[in-house]
Amino acid sequence: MMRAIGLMSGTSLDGVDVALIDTDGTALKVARTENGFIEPLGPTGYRAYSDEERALLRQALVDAEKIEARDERPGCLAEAEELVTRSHAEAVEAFLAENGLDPGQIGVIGFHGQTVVHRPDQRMTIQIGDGQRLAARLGIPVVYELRRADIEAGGQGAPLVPVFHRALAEASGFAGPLGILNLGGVANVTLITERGDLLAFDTGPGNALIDDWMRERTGRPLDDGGRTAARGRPDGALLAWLLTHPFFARKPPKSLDRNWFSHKLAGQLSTEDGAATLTAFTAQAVARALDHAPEPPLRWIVAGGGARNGELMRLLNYHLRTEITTADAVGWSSAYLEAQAFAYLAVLSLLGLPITFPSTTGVREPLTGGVKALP
Ligand SMILES: Nc1ncnc2c1ncn2[C@@H]1O[C@H](COP(=O)(O)OP(=O)(O)OP(=O)(O)O)[C@@H](O)[C@H]1O
Ligand SMILES: CC(=O)N[C@H]1[C@@H]2OC[C@@H](O2)[C@@H](O)[C@@H]1O[C@H](C)C(=O)O
Repeated sequence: MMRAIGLMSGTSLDGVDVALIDTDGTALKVARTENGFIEPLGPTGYRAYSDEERALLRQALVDAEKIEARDERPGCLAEAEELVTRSHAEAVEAFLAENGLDPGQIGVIGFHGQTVVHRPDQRMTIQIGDGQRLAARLGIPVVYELRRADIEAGGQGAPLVPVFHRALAEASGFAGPLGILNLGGVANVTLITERGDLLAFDTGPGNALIDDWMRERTGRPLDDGGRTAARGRPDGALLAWLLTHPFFARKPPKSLDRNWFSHKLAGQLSTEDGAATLTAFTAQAVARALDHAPEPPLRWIVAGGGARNGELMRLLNYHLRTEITTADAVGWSSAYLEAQAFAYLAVLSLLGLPITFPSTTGVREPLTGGVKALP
């Protein structure tokens, strides 16, 4: 068994998620509760970005549009990369102190970094953050650049979490057909068939459009509980038009960059109707995943911050036409699932085991990935 920490800073730009797990690289070490679900995998932590830090990261996404080669850092990107490395180091230092852990007790850190560019057609994906400096500051080996080998070999470079979803489903004793939905800034699904085969892809926007809309209209960072959307009425014509985007009909594998869809599409609508339209768009884009499902899932598990948006969950319940539960309700962690996944992926990487597959990223054969930095 190895003890690993995973670090995720997702497309919502809210902060750094930290999670600790124990794994041998195939099975997860789990304990069971009385009702048969698994106990939490390990402690978790969070380091929020301040408003200024978030503004710098937002600007980094804009400046990154100019990048033509992966090592370029135009505009504020060098400063943003420094922020990403430092904030992750602070997150781990606080986490170790809170949990009474020493760096020597941690075998590896899986470091996602912050995605600023994701262009599978150009075989380029960039997650800023300096893994070597992080390893040196913390005194712990770090595995980073986990998307790079896949995208350079012709895969989508995303999603990477399906192999962890499958390990969690196995640890929980859940049989397929099962759907696991992550509602982050972008939404992605993992479909597990009865035989245990995986199919995974991004479904479209997650919370990003709703967040951007709320920020522009109200100055608030999100639609808490989906209450604004619940007060509005979706614009049917706009919704129908949004769903004609060719991305939804495209066969998987497929992945998205955060900025491929824009909240500005809701244009002239009232705050409530715009939120309702973008929330309905997100839910119906997820439901289009059923068009590609080899077996329609009998059960859906929903993770990511969007699981806390009651209106989005209500619409998903309707459109997915079957039982949906939050990850928290089955003993998984809605908020820290991705951080846990990156801990797991780092261990797979150290062992040289595959992290991506033809059915998850479209890479030609199962492939390991990640770059290892020693302290
Ligand atoms: N109480 C809430 N009500 C509505 N939405 C919420 C609530 N709490 C969190 N969210 C949504 O969840 C988002 C954060 O989700 P999460 O942390 O899963 O995203 P991420 O990890 O950054 O994204 P990704 O999975 O795309 O990398 C917030 O930006 C917000 O939109
Ligand atoms: C390029 C990139 O950072 N993609 C993220 C993003 O956020 C959700 C979705 O789009 C997913 O494809 C991916 O993250 C998760 C962790 C993944 O790779 O599985």
